[in-house]
Amino acid sequence: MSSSPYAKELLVAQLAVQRAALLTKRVFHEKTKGTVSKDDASPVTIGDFGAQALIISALRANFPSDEIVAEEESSTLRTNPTLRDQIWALVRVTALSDPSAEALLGGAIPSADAMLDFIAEGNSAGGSRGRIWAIDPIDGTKGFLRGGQYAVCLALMVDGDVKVGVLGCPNLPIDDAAPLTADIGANQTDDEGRGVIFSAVIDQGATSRPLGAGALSDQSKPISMKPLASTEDLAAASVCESVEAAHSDQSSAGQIARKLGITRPSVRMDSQAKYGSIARGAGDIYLRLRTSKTYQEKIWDHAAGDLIVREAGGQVTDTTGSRLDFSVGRTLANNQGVIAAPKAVHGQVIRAVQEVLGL
Ligand SMILES: Nc1ncnc2c1ncn2[C@@H]1O[C@H](COP(=O)(O)O)[C@@H](OP(=O)(O)O)[C@H]1O
Ligand SMILES: [Mg+2]
Repeated sequence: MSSSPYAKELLVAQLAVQRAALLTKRVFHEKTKGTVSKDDASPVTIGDFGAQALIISALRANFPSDEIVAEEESSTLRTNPTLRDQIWALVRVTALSDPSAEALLGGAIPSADAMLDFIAEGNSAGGSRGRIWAIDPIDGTKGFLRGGQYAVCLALMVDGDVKVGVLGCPNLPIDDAAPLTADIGANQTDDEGRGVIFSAVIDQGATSRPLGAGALSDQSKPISMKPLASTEDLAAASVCESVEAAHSDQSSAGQIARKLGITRPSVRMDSQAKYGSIARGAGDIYLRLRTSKTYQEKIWDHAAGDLIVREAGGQVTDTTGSRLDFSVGRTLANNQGVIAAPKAVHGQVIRAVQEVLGL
């Protein structure tokens, strides 16, 4: 194993994401996805719970004293044995095909109860001290249910700074040069040509590799954002936005794009697949403009993507131009919205954002 800083964390994170994605892909191809509604009325599926259990068991096997902030909680499962058993049926049969990689992740979870205990361990309050992992087992659950894009997301923060970020995007093209689209094709039933892992380690750049590659083979390739520099470059840019109108103000985003001279319609894509897409230069700018003064973005929805874009030559801030602050708990309580763009034009984008939003 390489002795670069965070080499072990990166390897474990990539393998954990790869294994969890095997589970989510099985659920993705099923008609019924064991969907239940959470307290905030957002959907969660057996795929979300199963992927979270597998990732936490891998982290516990390797970094037992690290804290974990994960999106899902286990309480509903403790009173719903049918749902628990559906998840367990998936978790117990999901393993990496490479036995040494599977062993590195600690192997199989021993029982359904142990699985619930792992899910429950993602309850850290987060904060500015020590090593904290952030997990979104299925980011873009609505996209996952719609047959669109989604991502399995894992990041390590140390003293509030993201040091390692990994995004597994089962429905994005493997090819970094493929055209930007959120569409995965009608009636697509196999994974031919799709499935990519984006990774970054602080000060070591960003990479992509096929999600289905042999677990320990190294097919990682460096990725970088498109080097937009001029106003003309900016006018030809592709903007990524959420699919969900409730998650990001589409009308203001349209005004911002027009101010920058951008004529192409935005590509609407669920999940942190947007961060991966701009980091590999398929798209250029990610705009997320808040729709409510009370909603606080969650750290697991941004930590991995923030580092991957910055390591690929981008800048990520909120609409005031401040860097995202992962040190204040489970949410980005100090930030409003997200603006990601190549470094050289990020300032110009922020000026347009502020003019439109009247900041
Ligand atoms: N009102 C809101 N504003 C912004 N983001 C929201 C939101 N309500 C939910 N979200 C978050 O948006 C994420 C999806 O991102 P996107 O809109 O880019 O696809 C959801 O993640 P989950 O799907 O993991 O729940 C959820 O955390
Ligand atoms: Mg999410």
